[in-house]
Amino acid sequence: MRKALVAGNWKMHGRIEQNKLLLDGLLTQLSGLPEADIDVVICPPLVYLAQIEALIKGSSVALGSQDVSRFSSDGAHTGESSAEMLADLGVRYVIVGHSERRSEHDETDDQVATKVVNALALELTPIVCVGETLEQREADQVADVISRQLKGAISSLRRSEAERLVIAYEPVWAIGTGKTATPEQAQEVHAFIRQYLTSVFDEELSQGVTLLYGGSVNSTNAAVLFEQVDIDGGLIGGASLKSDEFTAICRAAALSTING
Ligand SMILES: O=C[C@H](O)COP(=O)(O)O
Repeated sequence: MRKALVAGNWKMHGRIEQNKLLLDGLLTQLSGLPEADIDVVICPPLVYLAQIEALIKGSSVALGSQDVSRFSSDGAHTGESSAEMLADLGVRYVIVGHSERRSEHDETDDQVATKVVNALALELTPIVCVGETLEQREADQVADVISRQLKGAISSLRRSEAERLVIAYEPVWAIGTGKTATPEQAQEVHAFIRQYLTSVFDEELSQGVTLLYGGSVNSTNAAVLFEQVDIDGGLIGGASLKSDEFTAICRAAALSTING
């Protein structure tokens, strides 16, 4: 059975005091969730990783980074943080290829692929993001875009590496807009991603990879999204900044795991 996962991507939000209040509330609320086999990950801005690592110590919440350098060796790379540095700090998950990195930093599929390899080499779990823009959806290019992004990012991995991936489908038009994909739209793309994994690797691998949906997930729509057969959890932006919202989303993931 696949493990459910809910990851909170704080993006460029947070301050030391505010982070502490958010985490205090979150850890208290999460401890009241039904027992279920789900992973909860918090991805704060890089500068707060050490603070959050200290706050979550001893809890079941894992630490994630919003990015990783494409450079793997120490050197003259101003502003970069390597997978080895992230692992050194206690990071276990790394978001790779988020659409905001692709659009604001011109990140290419090749760079995404290198980051995935760097993360895997340090035993970090890459959360590889894919998703189409509204124009691409309206031009009926969803399958082309998703397969191109997946091909670029993961098709050259060995099977033993690919089975350690998490893939997040985030339609760009649904990110931070309040416009969630319908459960049917999201499920259709998730099923497509599984088919793609089957075609490159095999059915067993494809059925084992955790797939997340991201894009305006909140406490109201989470349950119906997570009920979809190929959606195993969420990559949560705005709603991860409120402990009650994020806990409700984690609850929805836990219940969907318990109810099968
Ligand atoms: O990484 C998270 C996603 O970009 C979703 O963000 P959002 O929940 O604010 O729409």
